[in-house]
Amino acid sequence: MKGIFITAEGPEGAGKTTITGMIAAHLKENGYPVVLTREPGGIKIAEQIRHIILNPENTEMDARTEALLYAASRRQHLAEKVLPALEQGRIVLCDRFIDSSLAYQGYARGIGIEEVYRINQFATGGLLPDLTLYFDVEAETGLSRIAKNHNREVNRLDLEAIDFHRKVREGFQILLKRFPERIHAIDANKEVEYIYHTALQKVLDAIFRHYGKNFPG
Ligand SMILES: Nc1ncnc2c1ncn2[C@@H]1O[C@H](COP(=O)(O)OP(=O)(O)OP(=O)(O)O)[C@@H](O)[C@H]1O
Ligand SMILES: Cc1cn([C@H]2C[C@H](O)[C@@H](COP(=O)(O)O)O2)c(=O)[nH]c1=O
Repeated sequence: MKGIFITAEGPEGAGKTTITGMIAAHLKENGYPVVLTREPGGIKIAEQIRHIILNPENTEMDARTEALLYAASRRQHLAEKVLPALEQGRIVLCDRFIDSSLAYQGYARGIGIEEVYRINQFATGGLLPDLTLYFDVEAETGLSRIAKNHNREVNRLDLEAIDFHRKVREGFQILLKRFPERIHAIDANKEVEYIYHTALQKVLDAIFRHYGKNFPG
């Protein structure tokens, strides 16, 4: 039985890392074989690419170079970590994936969602998540949350103008309409506990549907 691939998406500060961490902890405590990972990163080469993309000094980076670097880090992360875990039947929970490229590079940077989708098909071999949780929050709210978090390093994309971050959210909302079966929106303005329970329920439903009698818990 192949595993299930679940991704978390949304603008900066939407709460993806907080909520995926809580869900992964719950699943682990209950004996589920879960792998929590992130993009860009999750393995050595992809973390190295992350450092290049997000280094605030790399202000001259071209938009297509940025899109290609995200796609390259995605390929390596899939090949080394995600695909083997899915082959072993695990639950892979990934903080960001292809929809971030479509919203940030495709829509907000203006390359075009279809163009970025095409280069990502080369990187992923056509793999899409079984379920995507989209944490929806206004750009201003998300940015003010991360500004209060002094442990977080400020990256090159955080430093973009507010209009860029508003476009990122618009991009995600376009994707929500394009992939209504796969992407499930959650109101991320609410309290952490509410968001966690809503997201966890959706994840558990997807796990039950996916594994059926071969349920891994
Ligand atoms: N629902 C919430 N209400 C208020 N604060 C929140 C909520 N969710 C997360 N936070 C806080 O907002 C900050 C950003 O959260 P988190 O790192 O989980 O977001 P993120 O979506 O992963 O952000 P990014 O993608 O920019 O790294 C953290 O300080 C976190 O404690
Ligand atoms: C995968 C992916 C990410 N991004 C952007 C989104 C964020 O600004 C950073 C990642 O930082 P985080 O704290 O880990 O969320 O990268 C992107 O523009 N395109 C992508 O494909």
